[in-house]
Amino acid sequence: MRIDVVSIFPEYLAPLELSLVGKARTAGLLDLRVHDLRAWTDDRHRTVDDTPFGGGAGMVMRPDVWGRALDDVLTPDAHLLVPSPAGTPFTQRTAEAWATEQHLVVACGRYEGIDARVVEHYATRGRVTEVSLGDYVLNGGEVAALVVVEAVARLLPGVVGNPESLVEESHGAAGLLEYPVYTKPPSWQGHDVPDVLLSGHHARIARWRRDEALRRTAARRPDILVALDAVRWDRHDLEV
Ligand SMILES: COC(=O)COc1cccc(COC(=O)c2cn[nH]c2)c1
Repeated sequence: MRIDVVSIFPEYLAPLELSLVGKARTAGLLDLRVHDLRAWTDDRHRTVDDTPFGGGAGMVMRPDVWGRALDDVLTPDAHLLVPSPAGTPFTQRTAEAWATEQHLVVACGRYEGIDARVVEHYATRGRVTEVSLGDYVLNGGEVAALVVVEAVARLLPGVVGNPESLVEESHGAAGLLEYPVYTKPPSWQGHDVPDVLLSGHHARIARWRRDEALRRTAARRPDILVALDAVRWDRHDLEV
């Protein structure tokens, strides 16, 4: 998979060189390229923004500069992603879908945003998604790009050491939150590890973990329970 990120702060994406994503790159599983949007400016001051039509505070990123950048970076099968507070929510399901793509291009907006005609134009030529990482406002798309790249890259076959560990994560296949995890020592600061986990009784352990996942999801994320087809289990599981 190839991922291009275009930003006026390319150094913001430096952490992607490290650890997991860095490993995926050296293993040849991920071709990550970060670009400075100002490389496509056409003036001495390397201007990327201008005042908004219709007035209002702040500045808008110019369509012509983004157009030259995206014409260079996009390929026919690329999926253009634009992190935006006004985007569609990014979930684990989104990450799974995007992990199967050949080419992702992330356009990092700043200021009040990118001229709307950029998304409009490239939507006529390929797939474009304005994607939201949550209901809050960041100063730019770079942090969102870090999240999207990490969430997608770790799903690429061969990137995560043990693919088993991907199955039982929060928001995993079952859609529930992950059960609590423990390691040595068996007692710490007066807190003991649940006995069942020391029992070696695998069926009971699996049952306890499922119940904990259900209990946590009901307590912290009832919205997920509602979304899941609740018929998959009876209410008894929750009362155990
Ligand atoms: C067409 O899209 C745009 O113009 C995007 O423009 C901007 C402007 C400012 C900040 C951002 C970064 O995204 C978020 O803040 C964000 C994403 N998820 N939750 C918050 C993007």
